[in-house]
Amino acid sequence: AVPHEEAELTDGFHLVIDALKLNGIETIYNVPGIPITDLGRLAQAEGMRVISFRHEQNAGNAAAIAGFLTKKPGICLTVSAPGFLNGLTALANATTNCFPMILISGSSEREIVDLQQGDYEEMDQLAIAKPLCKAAFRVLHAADIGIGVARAIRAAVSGRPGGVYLDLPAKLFSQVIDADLGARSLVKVIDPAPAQIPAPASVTRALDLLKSAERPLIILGKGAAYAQADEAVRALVEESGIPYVPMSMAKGLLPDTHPLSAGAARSTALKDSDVVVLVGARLNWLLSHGKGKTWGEPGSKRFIQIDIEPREMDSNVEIAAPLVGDIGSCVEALLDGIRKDWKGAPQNWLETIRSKREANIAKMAPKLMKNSSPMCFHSALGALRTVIKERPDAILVNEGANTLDLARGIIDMYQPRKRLDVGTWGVMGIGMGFAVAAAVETGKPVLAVEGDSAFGFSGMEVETICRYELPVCIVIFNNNGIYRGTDIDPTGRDPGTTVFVKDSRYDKMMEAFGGIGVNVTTPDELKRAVDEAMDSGKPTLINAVIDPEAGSESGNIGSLNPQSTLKKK
Ligand SMILES: Cc1ncc(Cc2csc(CCOP(=O)(O)OP(=O)(O)O)c2C)c(N)n1
Ligand SMILES: [Mg+2]
Repeated sequence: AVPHEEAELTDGFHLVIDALKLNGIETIYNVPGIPITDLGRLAQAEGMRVISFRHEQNAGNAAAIAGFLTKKPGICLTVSAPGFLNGLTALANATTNCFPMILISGSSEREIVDLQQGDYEEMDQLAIAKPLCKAAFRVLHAADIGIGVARAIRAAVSGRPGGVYLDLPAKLFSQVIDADLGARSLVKVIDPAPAQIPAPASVTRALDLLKSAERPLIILGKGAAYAQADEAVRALVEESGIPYVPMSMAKGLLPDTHPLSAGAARSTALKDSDVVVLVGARLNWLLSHGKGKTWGEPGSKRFIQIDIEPREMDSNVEIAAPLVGDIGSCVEALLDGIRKDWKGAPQNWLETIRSKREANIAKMAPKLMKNSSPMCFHSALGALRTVIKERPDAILVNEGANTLDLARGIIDMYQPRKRLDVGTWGVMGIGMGFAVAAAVETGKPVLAVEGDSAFGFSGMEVETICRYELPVCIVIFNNNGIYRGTDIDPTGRDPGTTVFVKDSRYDKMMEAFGGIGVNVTTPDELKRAVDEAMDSGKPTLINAVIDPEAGSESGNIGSLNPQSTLKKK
């Protein structure tokens, strides 16, 4: 054996990098700082893409959506305590939305933290992370890094995907061990997200229920988009002839213009259907918890639910046919049954959906054609609807209230996983992090359609977008405020609580970092500016002036706001 002093050595820094690379992870989204600055530098030197942000929340959101897009855990790397805390909102949001990501944070030494001796950025991060994520691990010894990274990867992507926390104390990085021992300690995770095949009896029960339906409906959730079982999902809809409603991030699994799409007839579809197949869609608030007037007569609905998490069943209402397994396997099993024995599409039900859909589209059409100035949401979105129709492989990032709710119904999507938005929590602030990761992971042009308030949560990342010269076109719907720009302070002392600086010019921000800034006041100008940005691939911010009177408080969900019943004094 080679004498010890000449033996090849490795250390914690290199073992973390080797473990990530061994598992096909090529990108790290981070904010540098003690104790992980050199980890980022060394990872970059070893060929990993290391994207440095201005705030850890945005790096975390980037990692989360990278996980959604690639089915590999996105990696967010932060410093200890405050940096870790800044990453937690993204970690919790990833877990809520079932996006696979790993938040890796440097931390203080256990002996000091556990005696609370006041270390630099001291915090018991593992304990704090645990309730907010799917799994959390800490590694103390360099020889355990391989297993630690493997466990984090498997936890992030197996079963229902989610956020995982990996705690790496500062001293771990500089620990030195024999290189050969280190190499042998690394684990390449075998089959990290194993198929989970539904039980044949469950499939039969679901098929029997579906065959009994007169007005069946399929609801596609973002789980169906994440699964990347696109052909099977399309075949299930087209070969059964059952109409479908896509949830927001499932839009584009089939083109929104598809003859079986019931998106534009959502209310009728939910109210009048009799058997509903949920595919990776949870019966949470976004689907009115499966009850109430949205779903018509109480008890008139029977649900078939496809989900990889058995405990999701009966979360809100009884599930008549639980189909537990991964979405690809479950959809394939249903499809198999349909191909063997299916009565064909429910024609009269389809006619009901089709006529409702056409009527709703016709009602909306004139609003989209207005060439008004200042623009309203509809006229501005009419221009962007055409952009995406002409550029179906562009990725649309979307957040805001009116800017979100109206865009969801007006901008048709044509391909899977092209619409990235606020998801289950309706969280503001995902915009720029999602835009960066969408551009980095796919290389496709990104159109970020932002409310002016929503943009503000992550707006400083325009510098990051310019620094990496990413093909991101940001359109800010500037109505001078949160929801609207008309709020007032009844005392007359301050501006209203939800308004911003009047006639603000976000486009000027972009010029500070070498990007392109454009101010537009009509849909034609907006379309031209976006086309130019998409053709150039240059970081562009378009300040789209929207009538401050336009829109409504909290967009489509104003009813969730509690109202005071007391008379004002
Ligand atoms: C982290 C977080 N903090 C606050 C909020 C509450 C909210 C929901 S929507 C929104 C912004 C609406 O204004 P915007 O200008 O973006 O859109 P528009 O209606 O077109 O004017 C806020 C602040 C949420 N959801 N998440
Ligand atoms: Mg606004």
